[in-house]
Amino acid sequence: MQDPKVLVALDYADLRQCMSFVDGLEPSSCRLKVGKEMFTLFGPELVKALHHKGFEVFLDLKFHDIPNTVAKAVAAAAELGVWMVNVHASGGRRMMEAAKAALQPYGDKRPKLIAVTVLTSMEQADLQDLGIELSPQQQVERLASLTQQCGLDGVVCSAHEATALKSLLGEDFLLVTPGIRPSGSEQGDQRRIMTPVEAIAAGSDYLVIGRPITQAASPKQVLQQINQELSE
Ligand SMILES: O=C(O)c1cc(=O)[nH]c(=O)n1[C@@H]1O[C@H](COP(=O)(O)O)[C@@H](O)[C@H]1O
Repeated sequence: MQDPKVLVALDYADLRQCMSFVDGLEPSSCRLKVGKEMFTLFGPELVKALHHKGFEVFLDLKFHDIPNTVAKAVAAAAELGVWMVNVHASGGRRMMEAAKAALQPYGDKRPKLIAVTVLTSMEQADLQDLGIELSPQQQVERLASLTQQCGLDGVVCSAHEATALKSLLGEDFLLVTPGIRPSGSEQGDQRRIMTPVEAIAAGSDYLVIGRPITQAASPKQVLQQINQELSE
């Protein structure tokens, strides 16, 4: 596969379990996402080990801090050689512009830089708690437009917002969508969910999928099935 669509979320507390899971996968069938739990437990060495096995890595640390700190963190991710890194769009314009500028020196080798809009675990009531009176869709559109103005490559959003975002922001603006649930799998804590095929049809460029693959009795088979469905 040239450009695998599935980004497998490696949310494991146990390194050996994680590595035996990874050893069952082909780098051509997916990319791997390292998030806060695993990076806090195992750090950059984990990312290097995954690179060593031939996988491209999405470093999902959702940076959200003052511009200088985020710029340094994003540059550190570039030094590590990751394929994609993210920040929170709600960190604002100056923070995102600083992150983008920090990647300039890396030229073609720079990671893709994307911003989280509204987390897929959140719904209208959660936004209201934060004093935001917009619907999730409106808030996503607002943050995604800001992200594009700051020159980033795309956003993390729910597949439910993908069609509207593609028409608002254009085909080239990347949409990375978690909250993906193959039919029959458990929703868990996710709120705004879609199946892989529906998500790609709606305009998602990459699908973040964790538990439906990592907790499956046969993860490789689930991944193959998803890739098969996407290629039909
Ligand atoms: O940035 C993310 O990847 C992310 C953003 C978001 O809005 N929602 C979301 O679920 N994620 C991540 O996507 C993964 C989803 O995992 P599952 O719910 O197990 O498929 C987790 O690692 C989350 O941290």
